[in-house]
Amino acid sequence: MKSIHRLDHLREEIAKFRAGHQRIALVPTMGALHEGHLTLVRAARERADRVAVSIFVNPTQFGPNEDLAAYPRTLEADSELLRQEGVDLLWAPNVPEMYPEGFATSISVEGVSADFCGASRPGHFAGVATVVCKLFQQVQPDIALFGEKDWQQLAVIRRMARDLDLLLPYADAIIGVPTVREPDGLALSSRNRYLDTEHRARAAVLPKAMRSAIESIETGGSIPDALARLEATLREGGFSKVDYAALADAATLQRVDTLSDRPARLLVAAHIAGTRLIDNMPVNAPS
Ligand SMILES: Nc1ncnc2c1ncn2[C@@H]1O[C@H](COP(=O)(O)OP(=O)(O)OP(=O)(O)O)[C@@H](O)[C@H]1O
Ligand SMILES: CC(C)(CO)[C@@H](O)C(=O)[O-]
Ligand code: BAL
Repeated sequence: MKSIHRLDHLREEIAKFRAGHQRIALVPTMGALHEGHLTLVRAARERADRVAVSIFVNPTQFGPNEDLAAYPRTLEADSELLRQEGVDLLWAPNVPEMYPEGFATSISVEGVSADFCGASRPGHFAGVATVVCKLFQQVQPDIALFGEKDWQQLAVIRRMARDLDLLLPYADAIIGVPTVREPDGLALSSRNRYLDTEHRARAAVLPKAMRSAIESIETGGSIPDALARLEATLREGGFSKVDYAALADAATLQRVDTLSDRPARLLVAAHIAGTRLIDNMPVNAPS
């Protein structure tokens, strides 16, 4: 595996892949890799000749009071994991390489970014869209893989790719990979490592309460009642703040208060012991 930290070196490697007519997959990450990331890598390997993984803790997607400084940085261990997975190229730029002096561009994806994490983390999706667009320009992949754990992020990236004609045909090129979970149901996330043993155990109430809300909604129960119970269960289970617990159209991310034949998603973001966790699951209309 080649570990690359400079854009001119990246260009040389990508040119070699292109000269061999090799299909390139990109898996963008912020590092602190876990089995969720490795699942994306394996899905990439099945679909491409060359797999590139980027590791970049992108400062522009963190708010001023968020965890940019504390975010785990474990490049050596990450490189070893990627080497074992047979990754071809690790792109790990530093901040000045990504954001040279005078950097002044931002991509704003309207609509799909507005609510949920867009509302509770102002500026977050502009930071994500801008850095992902740059990563696409730099690596020039044929396909890119993202986790469904970050459902709204996936929708934002799909919208951006379609609007800016990135990675054509965008509908097949942006691949969403189902969320990988711990045995107790908690979605794997780099931020889970902030939790001590007690709060880590308590955090499993999140997927459990979501499943129970979904069961109630899918069997015809009231949606507002199910969402209110979900929030109350999270608070009783040790979550201090719920940014949102809502039902939305899975593609447009518009809130819905009734189910239709369009796919719907239950989306939650909530804080436990100072750590913000997100999760989402599909919801089917009652049959
Ligand atoms: N449990 C998971 N299952 C599937 N994909 C995942 C999972 N966790 C993260 N990913 C995906 O991995 C990619 C990189 O995510 P990132 O590096 O931010 O990791 P993370 O674990 O989501 O960290 P964070 O705690 O910052 O949310 C994203 O596309 C993300 O959706
Ligand atoms: C897509 C991404 C790598 C952009 O920084 C990040 O938001 C993430 O890890 O999900
Ligand atoms: N996985 C999304 C990156 C973030 O929370 O900033």
